[in-house]
Amino acid sequence: MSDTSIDAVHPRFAKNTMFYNKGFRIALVQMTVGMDKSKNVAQAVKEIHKAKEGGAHIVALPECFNSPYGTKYFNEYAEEVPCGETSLALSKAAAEAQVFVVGGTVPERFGNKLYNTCTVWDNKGTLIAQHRKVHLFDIDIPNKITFKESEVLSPGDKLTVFEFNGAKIGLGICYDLRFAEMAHIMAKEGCGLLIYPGAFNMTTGPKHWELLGRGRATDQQLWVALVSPARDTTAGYVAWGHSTLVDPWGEVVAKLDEKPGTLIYDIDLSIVEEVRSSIPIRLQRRTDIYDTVRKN
Ligand SMILES: NC(=O)CC(=O)C(=O)O
Repeated sequence: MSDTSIDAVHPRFAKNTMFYNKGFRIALVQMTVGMDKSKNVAQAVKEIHKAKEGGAHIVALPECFNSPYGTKYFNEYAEEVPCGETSLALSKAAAEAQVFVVGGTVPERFGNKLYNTCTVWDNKGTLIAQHRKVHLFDIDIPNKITFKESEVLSPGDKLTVFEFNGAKIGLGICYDLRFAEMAHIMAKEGCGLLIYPGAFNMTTGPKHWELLGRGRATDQQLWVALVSPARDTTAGYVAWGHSTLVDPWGEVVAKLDEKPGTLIYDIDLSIVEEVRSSIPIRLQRRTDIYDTVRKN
């Protein structure tokens, strides 16, 4: 894998920016999450180092990887960013392994509020982005699943894009995946990849997880990575699993089943331009009759 000027591949990026010509290697870690926070964090750190051995440049963890997923747990497991136990461990792991870490999500305490928060660490261990779940998971499907994150969590109030070697990457968390406008704005701001740590369940997972991932990838013509915890049928909330990577054509290029594992794949950002120039919907939008704008 060699570095080259990004101009050769992606004219929209700034001059002299270096990035990986053939792309970069991403690892989606589908780990089991239990009741013991320190064990969960230690497991995540181990997986980050293993992914590095597998050649990964970016390692992404799942939603709620240090805590069981459930409103009754969030207060107990919450910690401050960036000085809590989990933040410190991710920062150290990113620096030691020299990889970028998209730190799934953790329950974050900020003042008297709790958020469902994704942190991003660069390969020196510096916090470079922090996304708080914007759309809280409040649903009621009779006789199937009722969940109300808003009982204990506050929603984030901004969209989050970070840079990796000149490439822009957008973040969303689980339920955020259902909101096409959010993905559209991140695409408009230059993202070639959207990463969604998420934990769909046994009702919505089989119906919508892959469909939504493919939908976002197809309508925004970019890469989409979905990272789930492994399925634990003894947990109060049973995650669907099936961490998935979708290319800008909308095709699933790699997918796990429900068991613990890590998906490793070389992302080629030049496919974004290939698809966008072949099917130029971005230039054909009728902004004279509709539009989608960022407000924050
Ligand atoms: N858990 C979530 O935030 C979202 C989810 O499970 C769904 O949208 O379905």
